[in-house]
Amino acid sequence: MAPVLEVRGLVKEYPGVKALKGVDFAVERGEVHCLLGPNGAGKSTLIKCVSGAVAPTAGEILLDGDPLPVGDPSASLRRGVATIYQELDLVDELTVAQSVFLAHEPRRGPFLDLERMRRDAAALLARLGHEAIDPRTKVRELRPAAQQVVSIARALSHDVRLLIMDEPSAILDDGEIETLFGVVRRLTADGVSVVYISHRLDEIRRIGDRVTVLTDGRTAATDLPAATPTDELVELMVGRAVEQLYPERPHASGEVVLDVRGVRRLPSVRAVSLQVRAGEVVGLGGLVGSGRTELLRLIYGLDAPQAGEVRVGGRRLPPGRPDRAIAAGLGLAPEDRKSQGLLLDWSLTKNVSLADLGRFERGLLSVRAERAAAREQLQRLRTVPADAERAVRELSGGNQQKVVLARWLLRSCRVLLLDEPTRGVDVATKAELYRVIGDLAAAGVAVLVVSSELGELVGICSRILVMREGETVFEVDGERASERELLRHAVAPTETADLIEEVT
Ligand SMILES: Nc1ncnc2c1ncn2[C@@H]1O[C@H](COP(=O)(O)OP(=O)(O)OP(=O)(O)O)[C@@H](O)[C@H]1O
Repeated sequence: MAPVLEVRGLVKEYPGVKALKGVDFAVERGEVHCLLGPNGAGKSTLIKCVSGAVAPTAGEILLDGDPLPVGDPSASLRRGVATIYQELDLVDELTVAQSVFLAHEPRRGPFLDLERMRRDAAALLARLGHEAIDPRTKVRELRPAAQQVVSIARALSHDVRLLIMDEPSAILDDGEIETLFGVVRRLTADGVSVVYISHRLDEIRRIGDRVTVLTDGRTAATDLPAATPTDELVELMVGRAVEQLYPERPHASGEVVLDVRGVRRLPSVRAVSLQVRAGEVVGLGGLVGSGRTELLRLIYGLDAPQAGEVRVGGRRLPPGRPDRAIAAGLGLAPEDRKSQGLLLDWSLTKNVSLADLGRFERGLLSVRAERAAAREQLQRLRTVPADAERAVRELSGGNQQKVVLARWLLRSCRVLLLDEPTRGVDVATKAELYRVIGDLAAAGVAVLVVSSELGELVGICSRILVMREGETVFEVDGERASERELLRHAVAPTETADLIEEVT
């Protein structure tokens, strides 16, 4: 039997960049085929070619043995290829039913058949095991994980044969990932094939059947079993072994630099007090929606607290004043980097030096100094393009994130707030980033890091706090922490213990 999808010799050139240099791979019916590769390897470009979002320069894409029209998204969708991107393209104000049938609403005569739309949406959600999602709810009222289920239901409304998921777990916490895997298993049991992109190797082992590794626009290996040892996959990806993922754990030595006292802003943050010492890396674990990002925003002054105060070096920061927070030595690398962090049409170097323009404006050889310093940081994080004057828009997602991080690492902060710093970042870069965080701590910076990857918190933190429903509910020394215990505190006591069983 022909594979569902077959890609042969696929090439994609952008002006000045060969994103794909000849990719081959095939996906069988009902399998979860994982695509792995370092940042900038060409994974997104490959799936954009298959979904019709971009037209390849050369090569063939066959679906069930027949060529797929290129650069024609509606033709790909008609043939049963649907894509779930990491940034879900749902409209907040529409209901679930409207979202599922957007642009192909069932009609009775000239009128929308609302009743059928709701019924069919409910049936699709039930097929995914999510009958609890009400088709009449507005999308904005749903948690990201439920929104993702709605996106998948929308794909199914098109009679999908091949579902492509681009880093679907990046916006989810550990519990929600289990939900996603449940949906994927149901789909494959129905004969749907799934192409699954992720940088999280543990996930690939749990959900994948086979793996294709891309590096530098080419297939480095294909049809590997998902059980291939991590070391082997990493070596295929980065061309060398990453010997030590986590550096030596930093130990706090200095005085308290960041002092958060009874900070509240309802409904997300109820009452949080915490301290971070110079040289310490403190982790903030918890489920998506537990208030971690909102807490960082309060500390940084993006929002003003209703009660409580934030002190840096003993001095109280005026609430709601990020300019004063920056002046006091705070830096924040936000979670949603696309909208909060980057000027997409500016060059890499300009984006990196953005946080510290004052420093360069004062100097004489400003442009040269700016470029040299920015380039050094970018190289440290293995940001691929050699040409640091390229516009950030042209970078892969992971490389864009590194630009934001490089910006904050360049600036001499006293307190660095990092929100999901390794999301979408490949494993070799993760190791590098952990080392940079460790070096900063060793130099006396106080680091507060939010991450949904509990394993990474256990790996790099001096101390870990767990937040649940707007409060810190648990604290543990990094050396004694375990993922299982952190997760147990992160989920509400009423939630099932089964979840923890499954996840750990
Ligand atoms: N619109 C574009 N214009 C120019 N170059 C581009 C464009 N889109 C992607 N590229 C380049 O193509 C290459 C592959 O990028 P792609 O986004 O496919 O990588 P990826 O494997 O998905 O990376 P990541 O893991 O970071 O998401 C990169 O060098 C990137 O800079």
